[in-house]
Amino acid sequence: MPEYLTPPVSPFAIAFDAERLTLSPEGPTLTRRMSDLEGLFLDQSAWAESAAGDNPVVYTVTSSPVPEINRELPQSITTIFPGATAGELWMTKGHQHPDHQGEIYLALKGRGGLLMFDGERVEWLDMTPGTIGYIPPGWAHRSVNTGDEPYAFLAVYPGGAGHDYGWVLTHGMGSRAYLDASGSVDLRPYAG
Ligand SMILES: O=P(O)(O)OC[C@H]1O[C@](O)(CO)[C@@H](O)[C@@H]1O
Ligand SMILES: [Fe+2]
Repeated sequence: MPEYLTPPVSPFAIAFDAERLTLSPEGPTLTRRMSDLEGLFLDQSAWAESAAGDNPVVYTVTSSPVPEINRELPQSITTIFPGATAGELWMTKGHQHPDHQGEIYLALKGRGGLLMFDGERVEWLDMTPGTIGYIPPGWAHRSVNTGDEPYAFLAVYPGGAGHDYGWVLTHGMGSRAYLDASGSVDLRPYAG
């Protein structure tokens, strides 16, 4: 498995293929299955049934080899597969940066949304190829696939900001994403 570069990192070029969704050289890759998303979907029994059943891959994250440490600026490509659990669209776990720092996402393929929550306010950005979504410091963020093909985006994020997944379990994300009868995104109050 590819690893992160050892700091101090020297200048280098990364070949970014927005069609094949690859970064070269490549760092670590992770795969999140349904069982990794415990406590996140509203319908816990539908989640449990899926996780105990075929336990599908919900999303993958491919990273560049830039290490996740302070002052470095790693990149990753996240691909969320299309699907819904009891109607709730497949999504990333979502996280807050313990060290409040900003982040940018560039949509590459498919159709998605960027849900952000600062503990009080909720924001939703529609993400289609070419959209840059800006995540300001202090806003927890989650990505959602709103289409019927994989939704992929490039992230560039501060390596020392960290990932606090517990924040989302405690505070929620403000809204949950569904589709209405016409196929439009239907954001519902978080409730649970
Ligand atoms: O970390 P989550 O919430 O699973 O989201 C998917 C990916 O998005 C990133 O935050 C990139 O922004 C990765 O660090 C992360 O693994
Ligand atoms: Fe982040």
